[in-house]
Amino acid sequence: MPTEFEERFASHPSDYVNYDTDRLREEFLVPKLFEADTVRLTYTHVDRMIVGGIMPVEKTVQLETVEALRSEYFLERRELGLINIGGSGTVEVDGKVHEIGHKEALYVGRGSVDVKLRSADKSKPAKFYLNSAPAHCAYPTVKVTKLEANVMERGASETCNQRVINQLLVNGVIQTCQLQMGMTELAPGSVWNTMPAHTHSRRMEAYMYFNVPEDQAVCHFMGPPQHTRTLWMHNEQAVISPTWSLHSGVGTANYTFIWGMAGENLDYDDMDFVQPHELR
Ligand SMILES: O=C[C@H](O)[C@@H](O)CC(=O)C(=O)O
Ligand SMILES: [Zn+2]
Repeated sequence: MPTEFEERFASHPSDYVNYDTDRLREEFLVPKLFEADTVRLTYTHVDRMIVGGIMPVEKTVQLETVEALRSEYFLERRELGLINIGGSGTVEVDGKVHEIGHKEALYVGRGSVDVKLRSADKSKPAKFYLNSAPAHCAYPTVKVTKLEANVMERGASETCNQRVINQLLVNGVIQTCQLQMGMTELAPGSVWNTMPAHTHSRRMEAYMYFNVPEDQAVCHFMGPPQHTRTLWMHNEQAVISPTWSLHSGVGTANYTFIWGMAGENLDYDDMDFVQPHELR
């Protein structure tokens, strides 16, 4: 099965301020996640998270290990979170089949050897967005839907940031080693995510924007709160947020995004907020 693999190194905030647009995009943007019958992986040295996409169309796609991991199988020392943003599909983990519908998630525990992904209907393929992090122990593989999720309403239409934060694969919902993932849906007319913005130097984060209407875009903000930079992002692209960076975005239309974190703690509320008037 073809696996497209790319490695990214970590960067220092004092260097980052000198990056031009192209360099910023090379270091932090993951421009393409989904390609038919292919596993696409980007390994960042920021907390060693792997960000990727798997879109099975004609074939059953197997998640295989890559040379860089020097492991017998992908999840030998890792845990995995998957959220399906496409049509219905299945994920078979060591012989057990999990049906994963649109906007449903699966946590796959460390030590799972055989992971196979399929689409139910190739004319409406499943699109599994994935985050994976090193894991110190094995927790059970579990499916999580919005019914089991921790659902939080945040923001208001007056500040253009009314949204629903679905905590899917997070502490309190399931057991994980360091990975946490969820999905935030913006209400029609609301365009700002994660505003007021925050940092959490205990954890890195990756955002993946989807349901961005055709010809629209999301302007993603990153950097230390007093030294921000922007990356214009399109549908189904991801961005790596180092531990020193805030992560927030504004769309030219409403959209949905998946956030995923790895690092020092599992405390979602451990954030250092920055108010809009404090940003530079
Ligand atoms: O650390 C937490 C993450 O940045 C997101 O969950 C924030 C988010 O979805 C939002 O406010 O819209
Ligand atoms: Zn965050």
